[in-house]
Amino acid sequence: MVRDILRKYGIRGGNHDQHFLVDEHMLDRIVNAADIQPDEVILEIGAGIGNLTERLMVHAKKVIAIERDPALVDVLMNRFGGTEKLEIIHADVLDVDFPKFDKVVSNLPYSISSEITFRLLKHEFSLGILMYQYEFAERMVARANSGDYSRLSVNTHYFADASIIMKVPRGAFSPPPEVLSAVVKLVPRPSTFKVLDEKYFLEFVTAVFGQRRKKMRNSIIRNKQLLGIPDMREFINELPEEMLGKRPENLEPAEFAYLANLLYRHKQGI
Ligand SMILES: C[S@@+](CC[C@H](N)C(=O)[O-])C[C@H]1O[C@@H](n2cnc3c(N)ncnc32)[C@H](O)[C@@H]1O
Repeated sequence: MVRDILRKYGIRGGNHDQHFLVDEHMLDRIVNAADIQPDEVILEIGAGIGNLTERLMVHAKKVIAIERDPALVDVLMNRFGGTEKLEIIHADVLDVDFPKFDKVVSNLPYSISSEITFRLLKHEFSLGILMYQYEFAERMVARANSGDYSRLSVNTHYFADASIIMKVPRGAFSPPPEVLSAVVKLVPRPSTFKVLDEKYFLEFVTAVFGQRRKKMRNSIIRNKQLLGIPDMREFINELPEEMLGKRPENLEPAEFAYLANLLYRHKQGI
């Protein structure tokens, strides 16, 4: 029982995003959703006391577990030290380059979900099964014309198919977090629309969502320096009026790409 492990090692959690998943059924469902094959390397970010880790190790060739808290690293070493199937990286995940892995399965530290997710999306892997705060998960999978649609939604849609596969109640954790949680299935794939320059496209999306209440026309003009187009006031009229009249939350990901490509071509003189 996961609660017994917490008790044995005197781990209380509560601080530093430490909410341990004690619902064994949920843990099993997460591992099943990952459909781990015997030749696969799994990355786990924030391994905690190893409740998920031990289940991942049953199926995988190897698990690479990143954990920042030295007390929890000691628990992991004590429980699994010497097991060749597990590599423990004692570090802040934001300070390490991700190793090569096939799938990422994690109950993430919620306060850094955003940084981790943007980094993961640029990494090569075949599947992610990731626990997030429910509101964050909703923003990841949101479609245009909804209040949850954001820079995160467009980025996620650009890199991957994302869906919420489980809603997780507070009581599934010890100690219970203040928020509901959700497990997201992330399947990276090539973009479904053409982007001439990925960095420019992502910067464009970030810039215009920085002013999500403004119409695209105003937002683009305001960001002319960042977009590298000082003569924007003349050029803007060459962009499609129906897109300029919308707010970022009403633009489809492919429409962001269309605009970014036109702006990029002009900037590069191509
Ligand atoms: C929500 S708990 C999940 C623990 C365990 N995997 C589970 O499912 O119960 C998040 C874990 O991430 C760790 N953590 C928090 N911030 C971290 C960081 N910046 N880098 C690495 N680990 C971190 C915490 O110490 C904690 O063990």
